Amino acid sequence: MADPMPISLPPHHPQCLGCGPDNPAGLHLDVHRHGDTVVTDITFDPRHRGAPGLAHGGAISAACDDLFGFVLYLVEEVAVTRTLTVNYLAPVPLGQPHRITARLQHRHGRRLHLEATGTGPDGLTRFTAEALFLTVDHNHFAPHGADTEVQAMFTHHQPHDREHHN
Ligand SMILES: CCCCCCCCCCCCCC(=O)SCCNC(=O)CCNC(=O)[C@H](O)C(C)(C)COP(=O)(O)OP(=O)(O)OC[C@H]1O[C@@H](n2cnc3c(N)ncnc32)[C@H](O)[C@@H]1OP(=O)(O)O
Repeated sequence: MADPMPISLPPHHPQCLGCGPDNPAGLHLDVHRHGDTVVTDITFDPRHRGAPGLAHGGAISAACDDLFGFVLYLVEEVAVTRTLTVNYLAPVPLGQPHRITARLQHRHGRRLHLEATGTGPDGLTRFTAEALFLTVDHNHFAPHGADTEVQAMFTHHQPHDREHHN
């Protein structure tokens, strides 16, 4: 079957570290939905340097964490990272595009189990990641941000009004 047409997904908000276009220190991820996966192509540059010539593990981790945040558009619920594990399988050179693909592996009540793979232009998988996100409601964010920002966030995500079952 032909690949589904990619659909562009909006950033979480303009200043988001992972995807916000207005964050000067951000990764500026551009994310598309491909069927039940979300995909971004990222080229780490000298701002993301760890060892000379190589991407910092924290930058790779941040990219995976933020990409997992785009799976929430598919789940249509708001959730936050509880655990994140990155498996660094091979060094990631700066200046080479890497494709990260993420998906929901399975769900159990509030628990969203997510997985991601990062592959280089040579086809080598250099990192994988697994995360547990827990769904939250607006009370999670309300004390920490401007009311309008929180409202906009929920309008965009249109979380289902649902009970949390474990
Ligand atoms: C921002 C703009 C867009 C907005 C969209 C969204 C963000 C997108 C942005 C994306 C950016 C990237 C993303 C980011 O950067 S998100 C930012 C980084 N993450 C955070 O700041 C989260 C901080 N943590 C918390 O606030 C709380 O701990 C949360 C809310 C997560 C849970 O506290 P809460 O008190 O609510 O829950 P609970 O502790 O009772 O646990 C609930 C259930 O879960 C089970 N459990 C717990 N741990 C584990 C485990 N390890 N394995 C298996 N199960 C586990 C636990 O036993 C329990 O089960 P049960 O006993 O009920 O059966």
